[in-house]
Amino acid sequence: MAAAAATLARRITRSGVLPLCRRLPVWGRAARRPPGLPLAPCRAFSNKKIQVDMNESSGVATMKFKSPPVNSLNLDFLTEFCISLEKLENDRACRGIIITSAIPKIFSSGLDITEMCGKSTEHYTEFWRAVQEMWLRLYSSNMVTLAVVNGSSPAGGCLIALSCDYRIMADNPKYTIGLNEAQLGIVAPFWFKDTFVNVVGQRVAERSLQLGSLYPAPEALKFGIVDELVPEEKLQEKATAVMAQWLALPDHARQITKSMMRKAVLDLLVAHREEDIKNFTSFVSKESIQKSLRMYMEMLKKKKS
Ligand SMILES: CCCCCCCC/C=C\C/C=C/C(=O)SCCNC(=O)CCNC(=O)[C@H](O)C(C)(C)COP(=O)(O)OP(=O)(O)OC[C@H]1O[C@@H](n2cnc3c(N)ncnc32)[C@H](O)[C@@H]1OP(=O)(O)O
Repeated sequence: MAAAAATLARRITRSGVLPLCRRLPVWGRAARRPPGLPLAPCRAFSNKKIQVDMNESSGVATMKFKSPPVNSLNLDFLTEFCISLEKLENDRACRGIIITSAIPKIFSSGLDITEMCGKSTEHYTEFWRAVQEMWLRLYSSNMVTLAVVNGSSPAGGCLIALSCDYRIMADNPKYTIGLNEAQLGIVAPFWFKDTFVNVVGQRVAERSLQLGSLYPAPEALKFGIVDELVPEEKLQEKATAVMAQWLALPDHARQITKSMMRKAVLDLLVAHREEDIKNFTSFVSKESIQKSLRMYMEMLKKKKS
């Protein structure tokens, strides 16, 4: 596992572009399972920050974020996430993934702000490439991707949910979700924005992005950021039912449709990846942006006392 992580990290950081394997539609993966063979009911693999349980009889993997205190997306987390996605993408038995959190009340706090503060240009480059890689893999996945948002999910956490095919959120107004970058004095990159527009439409996206709005769960439902609210104790049951509904269709038809809907947005980042990294590194390297991020971190810490 450590060797695989090191290899992937090297590939992400050195070669520039990690080949997005199996991006094109896979024809009926489930149909390739040898008929009549008994299936092991469940397999699991776990890294430091993400636990994956694979149910082979349903072809559904559950990926649980378990990086305390708040599942923030640092370089190690993003690398593990990419490796887990790659493993599942290449596993013919896996047709769908449920992405959720093992940390109570938090889905993910978004990008780890400490990765964007006081670091070198090389570090920002490596970090941003990993953020891009995570999104490219998730947004272009052939699998059915279902976000079970069982806690707050600002910024990068919201991006993960938005990149899935369907979002179920716990029906708790204390949990918020949204792209709140503007509140930190930073700007959601164009591919965050495009992903958001594809889910909620231009008007809601424009207003929400300019205001950096974080929506309590009922409002998130109203604006279409999530598809359903479910009492927290019913999330698992609901996720299983939704996944079964999506998997009832032939894989190839769903995959080609998904690819058709998302291709333009994906292609844009692939074509402008290096430029996007340069924009990010020069943006976060500005003293004014560093100051905003430091103040935001201080505000988070003060909020506690
Ligand atoms: C011209 C165009 C150029 C384009 C350039 C593009 C630039 C764009 C760059 C980046 C896009 C950014 C995306 C992001 O995702 S930024 C991250 C945004 N996240 C947030 O705003 C969330 C902040 N956190 C919270 O609101 C809360 O922590 C919470 C609701 C998630 C959880 O609340 P609670 O349970 O009360 O926990 P605490 O607040 O006490 O937090 C615990 C602990 O964790 C630290 N922490 C929280 N979030 C983060 C984070 N995102 N990164 C790093 N650390 C975080 C918090 O400070 C506490 O630390 P402690 O005091 O040391 O315990």
